[in-house]
Amino acid sequence: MTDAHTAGPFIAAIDQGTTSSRCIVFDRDGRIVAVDQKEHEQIFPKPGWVEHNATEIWTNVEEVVAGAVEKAGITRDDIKAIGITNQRETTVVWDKNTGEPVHNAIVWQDTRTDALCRELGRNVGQDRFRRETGLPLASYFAGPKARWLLDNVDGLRERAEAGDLLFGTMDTWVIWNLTGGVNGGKHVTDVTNASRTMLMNLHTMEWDPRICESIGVPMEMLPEIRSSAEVYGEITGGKLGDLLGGIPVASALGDQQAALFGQTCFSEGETKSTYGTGTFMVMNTGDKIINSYSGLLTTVGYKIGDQDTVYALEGSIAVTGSLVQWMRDQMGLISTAAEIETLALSVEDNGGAYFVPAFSGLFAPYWRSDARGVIAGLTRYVTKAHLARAVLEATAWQTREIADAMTKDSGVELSALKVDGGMTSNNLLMQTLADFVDAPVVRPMVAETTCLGAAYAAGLAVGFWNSTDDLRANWRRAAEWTPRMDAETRDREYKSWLKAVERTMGWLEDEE
Ligand SMILES: Nc1ncnc2c1ncn2[C@@H]1O[C@H](COP(=O)(O)OP(=O)(O)O)[C@@H](O)[C@H]1O
Ligand SMILES: O=P(O)(O)OC[C@H](O)CO
Repeated sequence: MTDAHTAGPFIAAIDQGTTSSRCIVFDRDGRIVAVDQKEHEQIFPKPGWVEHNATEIWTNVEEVVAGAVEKAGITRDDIKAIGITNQRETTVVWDKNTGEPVHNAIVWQDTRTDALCRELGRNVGQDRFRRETGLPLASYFAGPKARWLLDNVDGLRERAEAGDLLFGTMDTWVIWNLTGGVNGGKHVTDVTNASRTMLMNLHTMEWDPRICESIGVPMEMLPEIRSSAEVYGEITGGKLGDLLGGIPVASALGDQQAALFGQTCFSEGETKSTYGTGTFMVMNTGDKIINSYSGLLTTVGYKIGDQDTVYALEGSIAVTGSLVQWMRDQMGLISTAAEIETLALSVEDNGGAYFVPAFSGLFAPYWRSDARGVIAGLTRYVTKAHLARAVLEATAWQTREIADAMTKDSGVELSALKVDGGMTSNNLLMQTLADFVDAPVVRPMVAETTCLGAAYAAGLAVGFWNSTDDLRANWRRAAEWTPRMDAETRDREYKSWLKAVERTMGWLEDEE
């Protein structure tokens, strides 16, 4: 409920994440007024495949928006705009006449396009994709996922070429449904999400016809690329139309870019790292498109209305929080995610075990789709508590590798790491991070920076906030962890970690 400290008006933001969808209502100081959240099913049809039901996701989005507004005790007149942030790369194709998805959404973690990416590498060459899109050829990105659907679902290519199908990442799917769906829904995406399709040219910020042709995705099905902060349309029709009709839908940012914005990393060199299902470190590189030679992605940070595009370097780690989920759901070694900390704290160290969770191959800085997960250093001494330590250390070592790559590519030494996301409630992990990265780790008061970033962008689009200076004033430190580990231990442990990483590679043969 609202109180004197959280007087309206408000901005709402939807975070359509990998594990759940949530809606948060924020006040002018960037404080949370109300939250509603709902998990959706994770579908694993085959090893390496991960799908979501896009219809279930849309129903959940409707429910959490209605739920957050009800919990806040406010009405449509109190909300000046709604913003969207989303899991990136996850790909959905739907029929524009019925609004029905033609297949489950293919999730960013899914590796089914490995062989297709290798073939594209042989036929077109890695370099061209890197140069034009900023991305290495990997199953992570959306364009090859769309091509897989067109090749594998009966009759799809003909329907796409006839203009009956729409492609989208989750921002596009949510905005289309929010703004009317089959009755005139807006088919748009923003530059940050478009930059993860492998179909957008990073230099022109438009779909690249030659790349689209090489990957085999008809341009008829692609959404219009817009900025990250502008009014795309209004909430119209459906369940939310009755409750919130007319509210401007005014921002869209991929969740990692939204977190960069929510952490107020507005200056060149400022960096954040978000610890959710996966972990993503993003550095603002201003107006510079920095080519990475160390395995990072060159991507779009954000674009506010007609202002210049802000670019970014990103280190993407596929498996961090999802390894904790795996320990809970597949192994049954813990019953809640938070329990991993208690279990890990029951021992002094990892007992010699190193866990490299290459479940979707290895992302940055390696980009090796032939890698698979390994637990190295096992002896009979190792207990489930040591494994819990190794699980948390895996997140911290992967961050260290990305931090090293960032410094190499940008020349900027990491003076402190701004963190956020579900895993940052784990104090042991945060201390381990500070130790392994050898820099202070800082968590802001609002750890929901993803939603906050989307709210900030929507608020800027409708004049709720005037400038990024207003937003900076809202950032407040909640906690800080400083490095305590001696350099010798850190270096020795890092060496062991890197040896374990080597053992994951080459597990899949070329034809697999
Ligand atoms: N205390 C904790 N310790 C370690 N991991 C945690 C803890 N709490 C949540 N997690 C992990 O964080 C992830 C959820 O974080 P969240 O930011 O909500 O993710 P997403 O946005 O990717 O859905 C889950 O993968 C969960 O396993
Ligand atoms: O939903 P999250 O927070 O795991 O984020 C997923 C990323 O956007 C994938 O690129």
